[in-house]
Amino acid sequence: MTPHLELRGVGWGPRFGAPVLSAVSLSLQKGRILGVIGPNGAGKSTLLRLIYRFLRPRTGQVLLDGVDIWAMDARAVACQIAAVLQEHPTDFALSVAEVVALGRAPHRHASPQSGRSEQAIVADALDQLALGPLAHRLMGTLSGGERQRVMVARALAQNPAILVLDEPTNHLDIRHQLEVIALIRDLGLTIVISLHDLNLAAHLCDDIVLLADGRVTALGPARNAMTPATLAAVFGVGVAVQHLHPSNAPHLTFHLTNS
Ligand SMILES: Nc1ncnc2c1ncn2[C@@H]1O[C@H](COP(=O)(O)OP(=O)(O)OP(=O)(O)O)[C@@H](O)[C@H]1O
Repeated sequence: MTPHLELRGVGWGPRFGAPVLSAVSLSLQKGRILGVIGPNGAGKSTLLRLIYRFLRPRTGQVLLDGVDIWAMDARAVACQIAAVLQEHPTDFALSVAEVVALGRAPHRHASPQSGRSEQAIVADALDQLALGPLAHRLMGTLSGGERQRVMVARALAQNPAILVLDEPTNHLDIRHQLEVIALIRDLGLTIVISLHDLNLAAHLCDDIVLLADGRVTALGPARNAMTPATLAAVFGVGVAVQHLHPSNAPHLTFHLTNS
């Protein structure tokens, strides 16, 4: 079966400088959630930028349903892949509803989806993130967490097959983190998500790619890729696994080993 998303020997680096990412190969089937983890500077955001077609690979290919995304029209890719980024240099003078409606831009010349109006799609996305009461507020007046939820709603309005999220819970308080994570899990989309919270990654993701210095160090189902040994080697800390009661769910704890 052709993977939904596939990276074949993908590498990227600035024109004059050392590679930031080298020889990344992985594949993801429809509906799976892939977590991208690794220390600061490991290459996580760069990997995501290659997947949502912001960066063009210097080596290798990114394939969507078997087709190189650089052989596809940018708009066609945007109809299928949406990204929620850490920084959003959004127009602060736009309202929440207007920003969410921007998610519809790639579809503007396409035939209407199953008869749903553009307004209904935007209203659904606002509802999913409980943003109805903020719909007419200007972006510049929102808190960081509220803005983050707007960016998730905009990505949902884009109606993508693949959702790429760069640290989406960064600005969110614990309730909104849990809500956004529950929403992401229930979407049924193919998801690529970078996370610093390793317990959250283990809990949410089906598959994990662990990066270090721009290379894949571990890849596979979360329980195989995220062992105390692989994490300790990459993050340079001691890692222990505790089992929570009464669920017996594994929970990772971390400590410095050089003090
Ligand atoms: N356009 C660029 N030119 C030069 N170096 C770059 C460029 N983009 C990224 N880098 C470098 O590549 C490395 C990986 O960056 P990247 O943002 O992908 O890491 P990350 O794993 O997402 O880090 P963090 O956890 O800190 O967000 C960093 O050392 C960064 O400085």
